[in-house]
Amino acid sequence: MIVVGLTGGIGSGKTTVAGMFEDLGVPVYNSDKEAKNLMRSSPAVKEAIVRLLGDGAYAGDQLNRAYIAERIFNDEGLLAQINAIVHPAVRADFLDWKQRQKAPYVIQETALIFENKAQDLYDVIILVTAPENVRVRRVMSRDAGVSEADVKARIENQLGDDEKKATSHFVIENLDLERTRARVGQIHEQLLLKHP
Ligand SMILES: CC(C)(COP(=O)(O)OP(=O)(O)OC[C@H]1O[C@@H](n2cnc3c(N)ncnc32)[C@H](O)[C@@H]1O)[C@@H](O)C(=O)NCCC(=O)NCCS
Ligand SMILES: Nc1ncnc2c1ncn2[C@@H]1O[C@H](COP(=O)(O)OP(=O)(O)OP(=O)(O)O)[C@@H](O)[C@H]1O
Repeated sequence: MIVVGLTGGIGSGKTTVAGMFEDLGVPVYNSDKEAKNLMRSSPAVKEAIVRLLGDGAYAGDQLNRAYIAERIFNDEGLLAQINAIVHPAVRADFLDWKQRQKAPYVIQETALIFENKAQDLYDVIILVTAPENVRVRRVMSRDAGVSEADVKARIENQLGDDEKKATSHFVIENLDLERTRARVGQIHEQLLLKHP
């Protein structure tokens, strides 16, 4: 089965584009969402996070997202350590999920393919882009209480689009939603032709 990586910086529109592929019947694994599920439900992951960040990382059973974000996105060392806890767990969970899918291709939506040097894990990479100011505005209006500085702290921990474009098979510039949907349709056709 063909494995497609769908990536892009924060607020580029990965989840929006992933939803358009889902509308065409393509199975999609949302890494951000599943990472948070694992951080809540896997005892080994949870224990390692509490050891790294302290009890403040959880409020009862729930992740204290604002606390974790504030700590890790302003400290490269902590970020690398939480990545080393969460990313292998997500990878294993994705492979398990993939085995259960029946489709010509599946999509893993994830912000961090290039940052993790994980290009070789995918047959095809689709990059979603939008100008940085647009992305900051989108995230601030989507997530109440998130400041411009919060979004920029995450952008600082991600590579720029130029580097990512060089090794992506398809680029979707996500500005006008209907154009984006049309581009998704074209890419879907091409993927089915190449990998029926
Ligand atoms: C700090 C947390 C709890 C904040 O949760 P929140 O709901 O605000 O954000 P969410 O997880 O949906 O991520 C939104 C976006 O933030 C950026 N982001 C998230 N994690 C990272 C990271 N490790 N490095 C760089 N950018 C990141 C990405 O652009 C991502 O798409 C969460 O992002 C987290 O635990 N991150 C560390 C683990 C991780 O890498 N998860 C995601 C990838 S598998
Ligand atoms: N083309 C567009 N025009 C207007 N708004 C958009 C467009 N694409 C996405 N959005 C909106 O921008 C916000 C961010 O989009 P989305 O959540 O899909 O991005 P993302 O890349 O998955 O974000 P994150 O990295 O934070 O997970 C959402 O509220 C979404 O509805």
